[in-house]
Parts: sequence; structure tokens; C-alpha cells
Amino acid sequence: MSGDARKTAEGLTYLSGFGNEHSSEAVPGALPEGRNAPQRAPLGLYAEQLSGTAFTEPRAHNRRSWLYRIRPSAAHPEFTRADNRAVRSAPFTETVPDPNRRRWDPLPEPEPGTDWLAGLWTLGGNGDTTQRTGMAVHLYHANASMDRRVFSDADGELLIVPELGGLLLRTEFGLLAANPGEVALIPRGVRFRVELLDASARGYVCENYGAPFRLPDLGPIGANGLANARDFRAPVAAYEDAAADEPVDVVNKFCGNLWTATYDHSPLDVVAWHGNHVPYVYDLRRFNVIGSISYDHPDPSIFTVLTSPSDTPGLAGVDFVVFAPRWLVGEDTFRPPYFHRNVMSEYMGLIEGAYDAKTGGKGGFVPGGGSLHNMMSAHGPDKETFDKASSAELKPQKIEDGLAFMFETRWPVTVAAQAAGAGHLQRGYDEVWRGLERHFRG
Ligand SMILES: O=C(O)Cc1cc(O)ccc1O
Ligand SMILES: [Fe+2]
Repeated sequence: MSGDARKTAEGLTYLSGFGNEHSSEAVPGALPEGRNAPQRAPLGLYAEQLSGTAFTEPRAHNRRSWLYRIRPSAAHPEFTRADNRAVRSAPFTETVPDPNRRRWDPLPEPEPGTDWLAGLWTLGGNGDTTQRTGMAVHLYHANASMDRRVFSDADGELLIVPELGGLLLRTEFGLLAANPGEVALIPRGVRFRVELLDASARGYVCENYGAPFRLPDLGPIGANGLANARDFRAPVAAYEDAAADEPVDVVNKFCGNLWTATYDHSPLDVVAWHGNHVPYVYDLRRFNVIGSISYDHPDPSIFTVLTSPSDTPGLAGVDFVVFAPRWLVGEDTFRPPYFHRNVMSEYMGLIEGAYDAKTGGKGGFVPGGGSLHNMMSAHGPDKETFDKASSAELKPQKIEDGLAFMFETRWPVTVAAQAAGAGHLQRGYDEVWRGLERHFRG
């Protein structure tokens, strides 16, 4: 084991650190010493590499893991097409890109027996899965655990943001628990099963087709701050050894479609592993929030948890940004998010409480809901927020009750037809900016 292992509320043990060369074995001696692929791997296991980046990418960004498993992944029957249900992928062509501001209420209650994968519903996205560019925004609402069913996504990594209900993620690398306020990342290609820790589960997913998320550079902030590397936690090895008479449906998302094959064994059969292409969880409450202690409202890039860089320095394919509890102390400052038009496109969600630019409550920006402000669309505080904040007394104020986030992407998000016509799409979102009066008198 590497890093600091610690027990969690769910009784799970984790390895600490972001991008580390972790190693873990569920059975002593399962991990080979001194080489990756001995002539015969220990304990009769099969050695297998899983690459998350090209072999030749710079060492600092290279991601791969070595898995020591009961059966090699190659031993599987043919995949056949499965129903995509509500999952959509890039390129998004069902609707035209829309400059309008959009806001949705939470996903409605699913049918009983809906597991996480069946409850996955795509809002929209950009890029192209076959080019490994862009991203998709999905939401999920589930009320059953995946049973004899495993999922993996060849199209990208999955950043899962629970909003209601905890998830137990059984992955090839071991077990992770992700409760509301935490986020989980499943790397590209990693098989996993989602079990519910509560009666139902609701949340958001950023499917990142591009370069793996990494921690942003800190520049003049210094060597510490924002999301600290040691707060990212990876699982320890744990394997399933289901009997041959327990078939498992393995669903594979590949270039936008779901494919399935029925295995005669669980592919979560990794007894030991080492590497840095690993799943992890991160508690957003550990985010070290940095902001202005003099005046003005900093750009939200200061709240970046993870970034997926593009080929252009500073231009992210997608950033994951969190608006966590924090003090506001700016003097002579309009403290909530300012009015703006952004070349990047912004999908925002709310995990709990309220967001300081928007009114909550029915018809407002509510937990489980989301908003889309595409490239150059004018947005910012709603009228109620503007009126209040421009006359508020500027004593130090703590934003306590709120955990919002943003997937900010370099390209406009084109919505899926089901999102454009959804019953839970709020009608008349533009009204929140109506009545912002003229004060200029010349
Ligand atoms: O639109 C939003 O609410 C997100 C956002 C927050 C902020 O503090 C500054 C700019 C911005 O886009
Ligand atoms: Fe914005």
C-alpha cells in the first residue's frame, strides 16, 4: 500500500494522493516485485496494462495502471448493440446550438427498479467521441442498485457529482463511496458497478472525452491551496470471484453507443494493481477556497477543482469548478457573480442550499436542477439578487448554506432533444432578468 490509508464512515480504506503511483494487493504476494510482467504473474494471476494516455505522452501526464486479475479482460464474448435509452453522445446533432439561457428542474422520479445506468439521462455536450474531444453533461436518478451488471466508458472519464443519496462504486480497483458533497471519478475504460447507499440517488455526471482531469497549476497562489492533492482518495484492491453460473452483463459505451456482452464471470476480478490511472473520490468540503480580501469579485477560475486541458495553454476542454462555503469581505464591491458574457460555456448545478447569484425555491435554481449559459450568452445575478446586493451593507458575510458547481467548457453545449423538450425544462427563465431598471439619468 502507498500513501495514507484511512478508514471511512463506510468502513472503506483509501489511498491518499492525486496522480500518485499507488499500489495495492487484496491478497499478500499478488503484486509482482520489480517488474510488471513476470513470465508467470504471482498466484496464477494474469498481468494486464490499462492505458489512459498514449504510451508516449509526457511522463508528468502519463496515466496507466497494471492490473493482476483472475482472468484477462480479453477473455470475453462478442459485444452486441444495446438500447442507448436516454444516453446521448457527441457529436450532438439532434438540435442546433442555441444561444438562449436555459434552466431545468431536477430529473423526475424514475420507474421503480431503475439502476444508475438505466437512470442516466444526457442533457447535452460538445466535441466528438471519436476524436476524444469535448464533454457531455448527464444527470442520473436511480432507485435500485446495478445487479449483475457492470459498466465501462471507452468514450471518456466520468466525474460523478452526487446530489441526493450516496453511491457505492465497486470498481476494478476496489470500492469507493461517494456521498452528496463528494465527487467520484471513474477513469476511461474502468469497469464499475453502482450500488445505492440510500433508497434513491440523484446527481450529475461530467463525461470528459478529452485529456484526463488534473489539478490546475497554482501559479502565484503558491505550492498549496484549492484542491489539495492528498485529499484525493483511491480505493484499495478488492475483487469479486463470482461462480461460473453467475453471468454478468458488461455494458460498454463506445463511440456514443452502448454495447453489451454477457460474461461468465465478474470483470471486477482484479486481485492487485499498481499505477496512476485509478478511480478516486474527493470531498468538496475540503476545497481550500481562495478569494478576494480587498475588493472586486474574482473570476470563478479561482475555484477550479480539476481541469482537462486542451492543446492551447490555459484553454480547458472542461473545468470542474466548485462554489463552496466561504467568506465575502470585499469592500465597495458588488459581491455576487457579476453580469458577464463568457467565451466559454457554463453548465451549473446545485448540490445543496442556494447559489449566491440566483434566487432559489420553486421555479428558481434548486438542488438537482441545472442551468446552461452557452458561449457569449449574457447572464449573471437575477434581478432579486442584483437589487439586494447593490444596496447590502458590506460587513463580512459568510456564505454557509450552498454548494454549487460548474462544468465550464471551451465549446457551446448543444442539448439533446430530450433536454430541449423536457417537462422539467423551466419555461420563461429569461424573466429572472426582467425589470432590471434603468438608473442612468444622463
Ligand atoms: O455564471 C455563473 O454564475 C458562474 C460564474 C460565477 C462567478 O463568480 C463569476 C463568473 C461566472 O461565470
Ligand atoms: Fe457565468
